[in-house]
This record gives sequence, structure tokens and C-alpha cells, in this order.
Amino acid sequence: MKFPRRGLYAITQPEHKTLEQILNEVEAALKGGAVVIQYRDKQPLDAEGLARQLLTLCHAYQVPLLINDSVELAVKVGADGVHLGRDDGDIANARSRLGENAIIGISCYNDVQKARIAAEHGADYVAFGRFFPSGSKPLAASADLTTLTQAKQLLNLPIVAIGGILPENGGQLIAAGADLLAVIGGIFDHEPQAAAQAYQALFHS
Ligand SMILES: Cc1ncc(COP(=O)(O)OP(=O)(O)O)c(N)n1
Ligand SMILES: Cc1ncsc1CCOP(=O)(O)O
Ligand SMILES: [Mg+2]
Repeated sequence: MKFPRRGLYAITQPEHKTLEQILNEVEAALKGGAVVIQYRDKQPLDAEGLARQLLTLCHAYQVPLLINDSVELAVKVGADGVHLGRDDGDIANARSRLGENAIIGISCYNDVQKARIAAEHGADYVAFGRFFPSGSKPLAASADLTTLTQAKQLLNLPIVAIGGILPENGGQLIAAGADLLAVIGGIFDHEPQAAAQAYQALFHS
């Protein structure tokens, strides 16, 4: 499955939830128009089981499922790709394990040069952030709006913004150069379908 050029990128918030709750709220985000789902789970109970069910769900909506951090889990369940940060391994290993068609996304924080190198090494998208204080990752370092604009000028890859993004502040990130908005709390701390629709509207205004 291809990585979309624009739209809402929803990242799971599985902490303290049942399997059924997680699947229900991800389905609500899909109904609201999320165009990518990332399974991010820092304390998994049954990561493989949940990832398999998320994959079936996402594919029913023709939406790709990416796995955060773990190339091995992505291989095991046949996910569409991975998202890798600075501690999560390199692109070459992910590509050789996952194949030509896999989606590989790379965290670039506030560093356009890191994004340029990731693009040269075959990344399918680059992500910058956090742009606003994030309850989901309070210690994440901040990034500047100008980084999005520079990346947009330099790279021919989808650019993802992350961190504390709400429907009220997402428009300025799109205006600065973000193609996709990656969101946890702004969706899953709320009613996910309505929240996802509010983000999707930013891409049509
Ligand atoms: C779309 C997207 N962008 C950035 C991140 C952060 O990745 P990383 O820095 O590896 O941090 P963790 O998410 O692993 O805590 C992401 N997951 N997704
Ligand atoms: C994983 C990650 N990386 C930088 S901020 C962040 C968390 C984003 O979550 P939220 O949308 O709730 O701020
Ligand atoms: Mg990571």
C-alpha cells in the first residue's frame, strides 16, 4: 500500500485500554478520515495479536498500518511499514527485512539535514516535531515552523508534523509545509471520529 501525500496520520494510544476499546477507537478514527495508522505501544501485552487485528481493520479501509520502533514486529505481521526514530535502527536494515514496497518513515526532530540524508537512503516520508507541548511525549524536544518550510523546499517526500497538534493549531503547520499531521491525544483524548473529521477539514480549507 502507498503512503498518502496528505492527510491525518493517527497514532494509537493503547495505554490502559482493552483490545476492544483500542480497535473501536481506531475504527472511529478511520471513519473520521485518518489516512494512515501507526501502532505505537510502549508497554505491549500482546503486540503481535493487536498488530494483526489492526492490520485487518486498516486494510478494510484501504489505509496503511505502520509499526512504531520494531522492524521485527512489522515483518512478523506483514505490516505496510515502520516508523523509526534515532534509537530504532537504520533504513538499510528495515528495507532489506521489509522489502521494496514497504513504507519507511524517519523521525528527524528539528533537523533538515537528517531528513536530506534519510531521503537519500530511501525513506518514504520524514517526520519533524514536536511542534507544541505534548502530553503523550512530554520530554520531546521542540521543533520550529521554519524547519517544515525548509524541508518542503529541499525534499520531494511527504513531510509529517507531530507533537501537541490540535485542530486549532494544525493549520499553521500545513501552511508552513506539513503534508500530514500525526496525532495521538488530539484524537484519542476525544471522541475519535469527530476529532479526526476536524483534522481532515484542515486539508480541505
Ligand atoms: C510520525 C511519527 N513521527 C515521530 C515519531 C517519534 O518517533 P521516535 O522519536 O522514535 O519516538 P517514539 O515514538 O518511539 O517514542 C513517531 N513515532 N511517529
Ligand atoms: C511520538 C511523539 N514524538 C514527538 S511528540 C510525540 C507524541 C505525539 O502525541 P500527541 O499528538 O498526543 O502530542
Ligand atoms: Mg521510536
